[in-house]
Amino acid sequence: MQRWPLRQVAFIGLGLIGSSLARLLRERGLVERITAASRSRQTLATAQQLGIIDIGYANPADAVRGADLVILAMPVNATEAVMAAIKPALSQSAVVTDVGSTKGNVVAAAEAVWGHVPATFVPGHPIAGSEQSGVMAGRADLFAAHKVILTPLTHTSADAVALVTALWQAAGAEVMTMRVEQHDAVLARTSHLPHLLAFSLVDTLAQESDNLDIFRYAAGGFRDFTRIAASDPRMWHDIFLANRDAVISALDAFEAGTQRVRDAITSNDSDALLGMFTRARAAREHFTHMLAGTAYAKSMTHTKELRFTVEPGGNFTGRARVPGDKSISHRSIMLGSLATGVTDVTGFLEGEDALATLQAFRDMGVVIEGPTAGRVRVHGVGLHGLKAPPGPIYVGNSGTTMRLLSGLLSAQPFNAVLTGDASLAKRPMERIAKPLRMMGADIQTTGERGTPPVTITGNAALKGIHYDMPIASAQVKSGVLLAGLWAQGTTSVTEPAPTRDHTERMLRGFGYAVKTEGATANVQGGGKLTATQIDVPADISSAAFFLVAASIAPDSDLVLEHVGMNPTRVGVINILRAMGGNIEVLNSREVGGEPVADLHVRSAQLKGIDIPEDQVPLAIDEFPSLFIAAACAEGVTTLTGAEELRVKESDRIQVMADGLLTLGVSAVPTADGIVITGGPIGSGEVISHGDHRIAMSFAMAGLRATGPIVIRDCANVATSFPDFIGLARRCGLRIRASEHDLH
Ligand SMILES: O=C(O)C1=C[C@@H](OP(=O)(O)O)[C@@H](O)[C@H](O)C1
Ligand SMILES: C=C(OP(=O)(O)O)C(=O)O
Repeated sequence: MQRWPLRQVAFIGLGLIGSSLARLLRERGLVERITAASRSRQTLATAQQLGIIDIGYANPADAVRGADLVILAMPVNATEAVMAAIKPALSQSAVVTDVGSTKGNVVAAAEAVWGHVPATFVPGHPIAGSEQSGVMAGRADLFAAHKVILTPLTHTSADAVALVTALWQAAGAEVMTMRVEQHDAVLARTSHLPHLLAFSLVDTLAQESDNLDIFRYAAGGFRDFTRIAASDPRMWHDIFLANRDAVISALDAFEAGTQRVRDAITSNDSDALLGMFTRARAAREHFTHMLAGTAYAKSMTHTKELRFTVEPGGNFTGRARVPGDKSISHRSIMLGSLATGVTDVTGFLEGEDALATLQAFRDMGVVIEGPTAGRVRVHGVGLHGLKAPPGPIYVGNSGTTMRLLSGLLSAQPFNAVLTGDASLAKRPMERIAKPLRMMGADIQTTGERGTPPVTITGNAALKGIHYDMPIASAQVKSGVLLAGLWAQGTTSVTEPAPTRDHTERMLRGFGYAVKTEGATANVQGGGKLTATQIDVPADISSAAFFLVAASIAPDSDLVLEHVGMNPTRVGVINILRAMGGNIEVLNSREVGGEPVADLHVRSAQLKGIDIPEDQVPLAIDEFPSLFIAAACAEGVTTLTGAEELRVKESDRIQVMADGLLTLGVSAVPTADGIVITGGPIGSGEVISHGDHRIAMSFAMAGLRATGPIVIRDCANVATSFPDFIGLARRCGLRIRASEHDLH
């Protein structure tokens, strides 16, 4: 095994990549002696003058003599000749690596020279080019935070791979390994094709007769798109020839794509055109999240943890409108997509959960414009117009998306797989799979606990059923009713206690009959949805944090505007009032089938109560914040009948009890609830376990704490409440966010 510093490293070629790596080795003291070979005497002289190398040679064999590590950094098409030249001079133990943009041809060159690929040869490719080239352009930090792909073969020496990996890691790069063919196919699409297009576009325009005008008036788009056409022509010429097959196949796929655009323009197919563009715009971000396996949250990167710090005290005043209702936003995209015609949505929640639903329908071919300042335009495809998604549908952190889509997808003619982030991967999905199977769906959950991924095989002919729900869940009710739109006959669901009825209300808004008799709702299959307008009210579940804040903080006086007041959602108001909260309901009105009002909240001395069990489903998402109210109340608050809280984004009973205990509040978890005794709130560090509602609840506790509260793992607040920090600060909460490295 080689030890650092290495005795001698030899570079063949001192262009941008070679000279950058040589600079880094030198600056970091990772090597005692650097030798190099280049076809250009001038390059060698410059490198020596700059102190990048100790000695330069015209002949590669001279440079590699005595080297522990040889780095081939010349144009790819010279690989075979250089390998043949250095072969007799290489020491037995020397490790050889290269930096070529294609790997198949480099491996083939090694085979041609040695008769086999030597175990000491580690093919590599740093993805850190630039349109600049030459020894002067090199920079020691060129590779920092870039990726380097190594493509070792099965017999490549593990020690050699470890040495080359350590080298690139020392340069600050992230090292990954791939098979040779996979590398070439991926790079053909992500790097070679864009370069080819840039060169070709500039060349084509340059040949037109009015080319001077084109270049004179060419603005940002042209400049951005063609920046890489300033890259080294010889190098790219070599790359295209070296990776010919993969480049041609990428070009074929691209030509088919431009043909689709051409056809759409020729035939004035506005939906098709808009579809391609909106999908493309959303795709880049979507894939980034999928790759990271994170929630949809923008701020959630793989390497950073978002933390809130709340300084104690303050009051909560002013007027605020919290973001749009999450449940209604999800459903506006779903039903808008299944309708005939164009549905305009305003007040849409631009939170990550609702965006996951939006992306899912884009994946199924629906053209959706926006969201722009809460406006979304859905070009419905009708009940039979969805297309098979190109791959698994990734729904991030959103349980609602997964359960409602399970129902909807069970009735489609195509197969689908639903996946989500680490939190969703633990949540129960059999509760929706079971009734769907009774309808004839072919749906599978994963593992003993019946969790995601959910796999659905299409083409099932569903039949209507009656389902007596064992748990009060609006998601299960909605999933079954949605499947019922395609089922033969009547599908009816009876709930053990009233749950939110947004699906029923919105289906009616789209002209689809839903009958409700007592606790049972039913639909007939085979109807039609007609596009409509949807005004999404502010989310009472987000307003809950502010209702609690203004109740517990002294001298508070707050108005929350345009809050959704659906009777199946107002448990938080009922419970706070029962605790002595001072909440006035103003300007009650109805907007698009949903009741809405402004809420005026003032500080109050709360008292502990036994929370009535019939309020549990009506306040199911608001308990974390109600527990903070209970901590500030006089006496004991007892919750029972709420075991569902244990299977939300986190186990909300346990996680809240742990956090309250950390802050010195007596909180005793029970199987189906919690017992909280009001008392002073101390300071400390609590963990939200990636659960948005836990993070926002503990933030509000700061208003009554005796010292700062630090809340860990808060990025998922963006799933339901974008700009929570901004709005809470404007009302008086002394909160700030910071990013920290994950350990
Ligand atoms: O239907 C909905 O939009 C929701 C239903 C509830 O879940 P359950 O159906 O699991 O109770 C709720 O917790 C969730 O935030 C949203
Ligand atoms: C439970 C929640 O959402 P979901 O089930 O959609 O993840 C929530 O927002 O509190």
